[in-house]
Amino acid sequence: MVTNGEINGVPPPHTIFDTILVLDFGSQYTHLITRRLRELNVYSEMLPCTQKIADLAWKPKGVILSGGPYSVYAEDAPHVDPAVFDLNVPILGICYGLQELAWHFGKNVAAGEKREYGRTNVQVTRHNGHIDHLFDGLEDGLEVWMSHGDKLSKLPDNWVTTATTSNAPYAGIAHSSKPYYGIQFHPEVTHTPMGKYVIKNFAVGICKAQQNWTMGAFVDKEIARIRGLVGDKAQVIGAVSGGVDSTVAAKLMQKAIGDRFHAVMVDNGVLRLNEAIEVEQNLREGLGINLTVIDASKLFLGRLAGVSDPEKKRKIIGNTFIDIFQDEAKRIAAAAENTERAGKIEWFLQGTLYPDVIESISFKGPSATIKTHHNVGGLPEKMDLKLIEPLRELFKDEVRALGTEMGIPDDLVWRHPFPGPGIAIRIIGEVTPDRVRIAQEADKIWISEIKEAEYYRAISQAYAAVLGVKAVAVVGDQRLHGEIIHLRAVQTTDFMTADAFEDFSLKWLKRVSGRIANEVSGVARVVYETTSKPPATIELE
Ligand SMILES: Nc1ncnc2c1ncn2[C@@H]1O[C@H](COP(=O)(O)OP(=O)(O)OP(=O)(O)O)[C@@H](O)[C@H]1O
Ligand SMILES: O=c1[nH]c(=O)c2[nH+]cn([C@@H]3O[C@H](COP(=O)(O)O)[C@@H](O)[C@H]3O)c2[nH]1
Ligand SMILES: NC(=O)CC[C@H](N)C(=O)O
Ligand SMILES: [Mg+2]
Repeated sequence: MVTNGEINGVPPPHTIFDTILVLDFGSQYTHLITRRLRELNVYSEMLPCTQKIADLAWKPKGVILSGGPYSVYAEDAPHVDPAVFDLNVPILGICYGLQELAWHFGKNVAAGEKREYGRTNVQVTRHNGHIDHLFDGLEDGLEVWMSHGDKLSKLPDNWVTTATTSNAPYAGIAHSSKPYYGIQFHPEVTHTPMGKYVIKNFAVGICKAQQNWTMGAFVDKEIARIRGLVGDKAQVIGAVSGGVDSTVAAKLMQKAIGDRFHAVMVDNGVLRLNEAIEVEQNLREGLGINLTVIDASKLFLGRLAGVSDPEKKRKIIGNTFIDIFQDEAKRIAAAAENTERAGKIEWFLQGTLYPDVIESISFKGPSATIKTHHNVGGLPEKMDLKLIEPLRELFKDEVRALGTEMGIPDDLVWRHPFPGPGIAIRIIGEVTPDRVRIAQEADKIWISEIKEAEYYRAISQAYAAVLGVKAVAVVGDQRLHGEIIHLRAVQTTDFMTADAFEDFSLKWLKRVSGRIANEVSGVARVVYETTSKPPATIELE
């Protein structure tokens, strides 16, 4: 089906902003190409390499063919729809993409004798013409990152060499008359220091894409899109945690439709200390969001009593959350029926981000993984509501920039993520009210010290947990059999891998653990975890 995603006459970003289309051949770096373009304020979207060009109802300013794990000459190798060459726009092939261009024009690609992996130097060859534009303004010798085994055996007719390495005579190629370029190295990774200029030369210099993708430009267009989508009367409901994504999405809804957006926060009894009160103040008073906070902590803690298995805890919290949310939605719907200017609740807000979208459409062979949205999983279908996802085109740092653009304070915009099941998965064993109190109080001290020492932004996520086995301490001549507090702080970019934060001095750590042991009653000892992920995970269970 041909669709450009237009809703109620309101066009999506790729019809408003000049867009570079990235076709994904399954490289682990593909999303980085899109990221680098967005950082240049050039809008970019990724689609699988199997995308039929005839089904694309919008025209990109240029196309990038990504890298990929396959060999173009293999029988089952993926190939780009040849109609891409009828678009008459510039095309850049990266790694597999270069090989794909060479294969299309000449079928001269074969396995190389040597795999080329890691840092290497390329030498640029100049031709005095359009052919040089990819390397405009750059030095002749460039440090680049390579990751390939196949290589061109011969140039296709009408193609010339633009860069070489000692191992790869065709590290860069270009068509002699058409704007088609190929590079064997990866410009999108940070190991290629000048890579972003190569991408800029392609997108801005060659494709002439405007650099107008900013959150300032996005916000007004998105508000107009939401208004078009929801109409003059319908209402929207959304679960809001006080985390970055749901807060930014909620603020956008508030700007678009005011009080016809109903935010619901559930206090499940395992939030951070005073979290519900603080989120209520920040969102309702600070940001003017129509928010209801439901205190269901007793119900949650009651259902969690006696449960030690982490997956059971997650399930109980998820199910209880859905029960409460549904009741609240019914209550809001009933109350809303009597208002004149508002209609039915038809929509459910979800804070889906672009990485979730990319993950669900990326070309990774037959077993593409699709992320399920935990915490609110299944709610919109269950309640027969339509989904509204205003952040689905954005990366996390764009969500943060959007938050700042809309006046959301820094401490909300830069908040560490917090899991839906909260402290329940940070207490090993049974979740008792006393252990929750201990974890909350210790976490408060830990995070406030981290902020005080200005480590908060450098750390991606930090928390205090309760290990659930007891240890001995001596407190004022009294023997205490108390809890062990486990402190964690990690650095990560994608939460898939992570490293323990290592900039604390032992002296500083000793002072903070002293504070926790002294100020939180029932604590016998404090430890700091140094394991990375993998093998460990970020959360305790
Ligand atoms: N206590 C809660 N009350 C209401 N909704 C919640 C609660 N906890 C989680 N949610 C819902 O689950 C969604 C997913 O949670 P998740 O932690 O992944 O994202 P977030 O909280 O918005 O942002 P962040 O990743 O920064 O924490 C939230 O966006 C929110 O809709
Ligand atoms: O909403 C959530 N519900 C969960 O059940 C859950 N488990 C882990 N996380 C968060 O995911 C990231 C990676 O955590 P792990 O390394 O522990 O898997 C970290 O940011 C974790 O906080 C969760 N978030
Ligand atoms: N990173 C890539 O795109 C690799 C392309 C191809 N599979 C090769 O080994 O040469
Ligand atoms: Mg959260």
